[in-house]
Amino acid sequence: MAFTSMQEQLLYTKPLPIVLVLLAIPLYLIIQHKKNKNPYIPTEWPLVGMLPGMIANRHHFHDFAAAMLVASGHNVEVRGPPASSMRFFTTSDPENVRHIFTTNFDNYPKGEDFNELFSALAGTIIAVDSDEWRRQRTRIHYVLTRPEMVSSMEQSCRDKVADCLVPMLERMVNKGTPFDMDDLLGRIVMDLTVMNVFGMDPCLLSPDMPPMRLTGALDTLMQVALFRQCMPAFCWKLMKRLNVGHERRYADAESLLRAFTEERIARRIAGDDEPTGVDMLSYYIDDPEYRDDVTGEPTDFFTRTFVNFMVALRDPMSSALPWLVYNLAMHPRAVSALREELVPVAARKSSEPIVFEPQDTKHLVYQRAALFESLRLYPMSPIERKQVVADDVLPSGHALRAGETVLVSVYGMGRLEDVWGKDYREYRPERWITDNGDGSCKLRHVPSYKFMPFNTGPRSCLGKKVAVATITPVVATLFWNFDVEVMDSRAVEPKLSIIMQMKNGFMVKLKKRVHQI
Ligand code: HEM
Repeated sequence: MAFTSMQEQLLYTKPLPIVLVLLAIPLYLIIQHKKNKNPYIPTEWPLVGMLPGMIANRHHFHDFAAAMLVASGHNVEVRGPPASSMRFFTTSDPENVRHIFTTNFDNYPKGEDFNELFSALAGTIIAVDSDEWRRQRTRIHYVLTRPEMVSSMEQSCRDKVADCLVPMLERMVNKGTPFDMDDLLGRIVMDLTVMNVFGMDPCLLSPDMPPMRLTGALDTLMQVALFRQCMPAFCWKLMKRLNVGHERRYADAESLLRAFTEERIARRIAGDDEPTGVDMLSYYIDDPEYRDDVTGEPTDFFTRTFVNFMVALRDPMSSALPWLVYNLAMHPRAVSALREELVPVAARKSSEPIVFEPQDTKHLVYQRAALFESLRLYPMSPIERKQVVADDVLPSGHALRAGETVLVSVYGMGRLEDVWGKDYREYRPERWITDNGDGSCKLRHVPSYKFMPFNTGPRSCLGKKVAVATITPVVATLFWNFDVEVMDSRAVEPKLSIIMQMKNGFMVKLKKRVHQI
């Protein structure tokens, strides 16, 4: 190989300084690495910050973050490359959480970034703060608490379980081959979402197993939002402009969801659809606020609001339900206790197989304990994100500066030994149950700043009751009538996304139960 004169000059005339520099760099890096005595806290390297440690641990990111927080006393500052938006104060300290989400709520909005990260939902409740958020929240709270809306949602759930879920599960028993339970539950969740939001049944839970394009599109929104959060903003914005890579997938997903939503709205306005019951759309369809002042056409905000409703209902349920079924299937003693609680209800029913309804199960202590315990270990939103408006000092003594980003590891909070005990890794619904002293028992109260899967403070979930009323009858009907055997639990792991979904689903085999009572 021929050297240029410059290279020759460097190599032959100044070898010593070059060798020293070449030696100094790895030496510096080794010293930096050694200085970091705690193996759970990633080393901060020049130029790239803690990014290498983050990337190396991406496959078990939530466990890694939880361990890092424990190792650092529940609070740690994570710094990525200087040009990236990766500079976060991260916490799993319940007192800090209470301060951020409740006591000093106004100082910790979601921030302007949210409208960019979740651009398909820009301006809707998930992405906005202050008065606009309050206005939308009041409205949704009103809709979700109307008795006719509640009863319509419960009716949809009852019908879906009896007419679609049970026949489908029996079919799977007869086939005798393993199938992906995550996929099957994803279908019932999407059917119920579209029924509750638009009053129409997409029939995804049917024997021909139609493609789940809408659910795929919803998943893409959340996966790409995570990607956007980890990249320097100029990078993903350039990709968006060029319509390449993840950004192309995002644009396709957004178009699909918008086209579906626009069609549902247009059909309702034209009187072309026949809603299956009362639905969320019926509370908005005649509101002039959602129409263009001049043309009377539905506004873009109307579309985004209803894409957002699909996200708000579908995403958490598509996470909570499969993890609950998985946890129960892996813990036969919990299944026995769950069935035991159902015996008196089942005794009042004559159908075969027995179908449980929301009214039967939503108040039952063990059914709820099983769900909350699963949400503790697998919270739908494993990380919550807030922005700091004005300088502040947290109860832990850490000072935050205006403009900083705070991340809360909800996943880590569900694994705090101080709160949950030494056996915090175990799935044990009994930890949620306390004795009333008269032979009966009740659900233990854990304040929401310690148990955060439904969020805490003024922005907490508006659909908790609906979630319990929907999930408990599905799970009760499944486990009462069938034995569920997980085929390979080692393949079960969370996917890298903003929401805690399963990466590979979970394969099961079903057996029909007999002589239940
Ligand atoms: C097990 C199921 C569910 C879980 C674990 C859950 C969890 C959550 C969480 C963590 C948030 C806060 C999200 C954030 O701002 O970062 C939230 C907000 C919300 N949830 Fe749920 N959710 C569930 C089901 C539902 C259902 C079924 C509905 C509607 C019927 C619903 C409606 C909402 C709404 C409207 C908000 C926005 C609240 C606000 O920003 O003020 N959720 N939920």
